Amino acid sequence: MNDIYQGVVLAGGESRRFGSPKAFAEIDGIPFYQCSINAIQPFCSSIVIVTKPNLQEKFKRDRHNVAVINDVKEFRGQGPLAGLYSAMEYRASPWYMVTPIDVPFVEASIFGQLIKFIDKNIDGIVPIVSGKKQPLIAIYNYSIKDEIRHMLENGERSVQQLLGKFNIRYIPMNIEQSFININRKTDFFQYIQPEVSIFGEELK
Ligand SMILES: Nc1nc2c(ncn2[C@@H]2O[C@H](COP(=O)(O)OP(=O)(O)OP(=O)(O)O)[C@@H](O)[C@H]2O)c(=O)[nH]1
Repeated sequence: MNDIYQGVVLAGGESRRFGSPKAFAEIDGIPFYQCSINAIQPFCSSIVIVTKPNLQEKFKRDRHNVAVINDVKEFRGQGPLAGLYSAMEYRASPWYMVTPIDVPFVEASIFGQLIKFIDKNIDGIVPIVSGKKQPLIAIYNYSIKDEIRHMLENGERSVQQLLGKFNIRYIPMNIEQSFININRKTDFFQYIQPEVSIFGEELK
């Protein structure tokens, strides 16, 4: 565990495509948000779940080092960048270890790989999986905070756009399974409960 990493669990999304708050969907009885916490817990002495007011009370507060906050008022609900910015406002730290709540197969080993590339000359470390950047499972330096604010003030929410402005180290990884993203109920039934049909009936 290291004090240079602030853990950030992005949990303030709308889950429109899923139809109910994704953070509380479960895999083997474990809520998705807990899978995210588990992946960063080995590295972070402080973790913050950044969510929205109607969900805040629903996260279990059974660990002293996990806080639950809302997005800062001025950028509330303005996407993952608003969540990251709010975590940076919550606590200043050299690095932010970020994960969303809809990647239930995410593993600590991903972050174990990423931290090997920490360097004072870079602003972020982002995995590339099957040619696709994964900017929400990544590590960012505090140096990007002012630019996030500037972007949000101008109504710009694109994480990809943010990456283009900084010195980001991209790390190819070939563990697709760990990055599976659950956006829809059909994803849930495909990856989490393949034995259940999309009509919710057990397949014998
Ligand atoms: N704190 C915070 N997190 C967010 C916000 N928007 C999205 N997230 C998180 O960012 C991650 C990716 O979110 P998406 O899947 O793109 O969006 P979503 O709103 O959760 O889902 P859809 O409504 O179906 O697009 C998830 O962990 C979300 O909870 C926000 O405004 N604030």
